[in-house]
Amino acid sequence: MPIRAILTDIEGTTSSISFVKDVLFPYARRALPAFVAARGKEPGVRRWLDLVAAENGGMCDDRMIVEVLQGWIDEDRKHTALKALQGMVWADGYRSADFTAHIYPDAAPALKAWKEAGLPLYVYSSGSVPAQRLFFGHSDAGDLTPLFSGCFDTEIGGKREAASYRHIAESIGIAPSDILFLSDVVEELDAAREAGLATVLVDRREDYPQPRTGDATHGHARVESFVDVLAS
Ligand SMILES: CSCCC(=O)C(=O)COP(=O)(O)O
Ligand SMILES: [Mg+2]
Repeated sequence: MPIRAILTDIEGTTSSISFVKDVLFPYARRALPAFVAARGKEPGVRRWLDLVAAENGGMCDDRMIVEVLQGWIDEDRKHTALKALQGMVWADGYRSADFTAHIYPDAAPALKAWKEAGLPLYVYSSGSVPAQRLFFGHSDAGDLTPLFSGCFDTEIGGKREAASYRHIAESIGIAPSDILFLSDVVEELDAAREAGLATVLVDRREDYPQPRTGDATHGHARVESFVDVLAS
């Protein structure tokens, strides 16, 4: 396949689901009330709080909005407003070195090798673009942000919608068929394939102890490590 660019998911693909669920989400859950109390009037914060309120019958009490957001964290809702707010909350955690972002040991060397081989790299994650930059800027493998030529989040569209991948390809300026999308979620890969992208299911044993084989792969090439991605 004539791959000219790689687009990668984060959670479950470059990085472990447990880091997101056991470190990032609890941090955001704990820090949200103080964050909203301190910064809830800033336009860049208020915009998202108002969107949450409007989608929940127009509630006007910030404490109730925080409860809705905490409920969404517990449900792992990939809502754009939640993701934008989470990104702002995590900034403090990364800056005060409360944690660094997990990267699978095979991921950073592979990303570097692909980039050195002339393949531009892009990210498409439910995490907001600022959250993605923080994540790769404070990773276990150091600052990986220079590796990426661009980042996309759900402001471009949902990850299970083919149109999102068409828009990403247009924005990158590379034909969909020349872009390889890596993800741990088969429904995301289905949408990318519908848009014409090449796809690889990253089926990491640490995140998915039961290997997804046969029909469970939906016909996508499958790897357990980034080492095998371009050979798949
Ligand atoms: C990069 S922000 C932390 C991850 C996150 O909040 C998330 O929802 C990741 O979802 P993904 O689309 O990367 O599986
Ligand atoms: Mg994922």
